[in-house]
Amino acid sequence: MLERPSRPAARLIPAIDTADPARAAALAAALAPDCGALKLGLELFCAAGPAAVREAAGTAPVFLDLKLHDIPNTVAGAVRSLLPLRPAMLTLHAAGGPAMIAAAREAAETAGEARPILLAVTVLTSLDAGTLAETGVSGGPVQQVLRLARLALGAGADGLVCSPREVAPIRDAFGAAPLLVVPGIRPAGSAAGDQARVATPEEAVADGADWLVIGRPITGAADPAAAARAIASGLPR
Ligand SMILES: O=c1ccn([C@@H]2O[C@H](COP(=O)(O)O)[C@@H](O)[C@H]2O)c(=O)[nH]1
Repeated sequence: MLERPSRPAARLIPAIDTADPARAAALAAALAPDCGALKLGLELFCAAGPAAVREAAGTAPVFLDLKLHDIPNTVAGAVRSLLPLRPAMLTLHAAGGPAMIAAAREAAETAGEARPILLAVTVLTSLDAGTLAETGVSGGPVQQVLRLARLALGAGADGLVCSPREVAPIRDAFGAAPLLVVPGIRPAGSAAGDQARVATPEEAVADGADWLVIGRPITGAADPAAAARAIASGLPR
């Protein structure tokens, strides 16, 4: 299994969000030396499928962020289908419930020591309290993240995907054990875009984040590798 990062650059997980496999391969080659893993998500997977994952997997560990969310039997089958790609990390929605997460864990275990880290997505970082309330969830993001975190960790998830705003409350509630992978990261001065719950890389790490998922602030830069190095250079050793 991928180990917790022990140096600043290893904390970075650039999000390679593109439908173009050639661009994905170029970004992967440029960013691999300056990151802990590469995140490939729905945009690339829907456009280019497993072949694009295999290509990136040759350069760095792959975080396959497909956010699985279905009945337990279907999610378990999807996990088994993804194992030959040897992802280092896989996501599934905590809201799928404990049986779904337990089924995913059981399926992942069939890969033995090489199994992927299973990360439960709590509340998407694009949702603020108002939007969450519109979906029927009152009480705000922190309360809902903690509720889903308890459920997911109890059912067998290795870690969580949460916004930087919930890292400190999660560490207070669950301690050092859960792996925390944190999108919604914005270096000072960069645009939030569609992200609602954001903080800087330095704030997220100070609060206890393990890995930082950063997409557009890196991939939208004129020199993505230089942007990644600049972010890493601001992180504590
Ligand atoms: O709650 C979540 C879960 C996943 N993501 C993913 O992270 C990146 C963020 O990209 P930016 O360009 O830095 O906003 C993206 O791939 C999302 O799918 C997330 O943002 N929030």
